[in-house]
Amino acid sequence: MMISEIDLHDNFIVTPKIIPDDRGYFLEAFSQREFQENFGHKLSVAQVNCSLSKRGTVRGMHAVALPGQARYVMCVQGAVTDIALDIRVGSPTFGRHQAVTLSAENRRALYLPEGMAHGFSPLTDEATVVYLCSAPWNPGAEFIINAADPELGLPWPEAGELLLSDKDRAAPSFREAREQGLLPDYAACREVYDSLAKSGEGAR
Ligand SMILES: Cc1cn([C@H]2C[C@H](O)[C@@H](COP(=O)(O)OP(=O)(O)O[C@H]3O[C@@H](C)C(=O)[C@@H](O)[C@H]3O)O2)c(=O)[nH]c1=O
Repeated sequence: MMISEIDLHDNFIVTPKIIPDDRGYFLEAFSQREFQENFGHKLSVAQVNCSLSKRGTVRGMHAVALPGQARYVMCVQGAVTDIALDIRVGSPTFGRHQAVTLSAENRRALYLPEGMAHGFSPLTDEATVVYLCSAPWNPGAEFIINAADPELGLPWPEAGELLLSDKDRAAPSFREAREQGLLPDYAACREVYDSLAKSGEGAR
């Protein structure tokens, strides 16, 4: 398993070791031991989510108010463009996004700590995404940044009309979300990371 930071602070790509044999192959999709060795703390898993999306769908950009929710995202069928957006005000990479391809072939995972916004869209006719979450679903704490915000210019795979949920379509732009005071402060995120690290759980 290889863990490397992407261009966004505190966000990582995890590349598992694939062990082939005559039957197919084996891999450790998540290893608490390796996670802890690399991050110095555990990922506390409160929920494992799974969604299937048709081509043209965009789910995102979803965030959870602090103490937030860290996510460890994998694609187990097909392939997706998965995007992390740094909405932590004061972060060295504030306002930047990074798109990564997660697929049933490359088997990579993307780790996003608390405070990030997240979304994805299939590169194949259908894609199934499975993700570990550090906190249970709390609809009252969710907020959304519009995935089609032209100022963000997120690189979704399909041109034209995106297949969005009603709440994603109605979501404010990044600028409006900031004006509405929705975005978390980086210093507050770091406090969450530090306290979780001290307790041995959660994000770095
Ligand atoms: C997120 C979530 C939704 N639901 C329900 C609410 C609704 O009826 C149905 C679909 O919910 P949504 O439209 O919010 O699902 P979706 O748009 O797939 O939401 C997800 O998007 C990705 C990008 C994320 O990062 C996740 O954190 C989550 O926000 O499932 C749960 O029961 N538990 C959950 O944890």
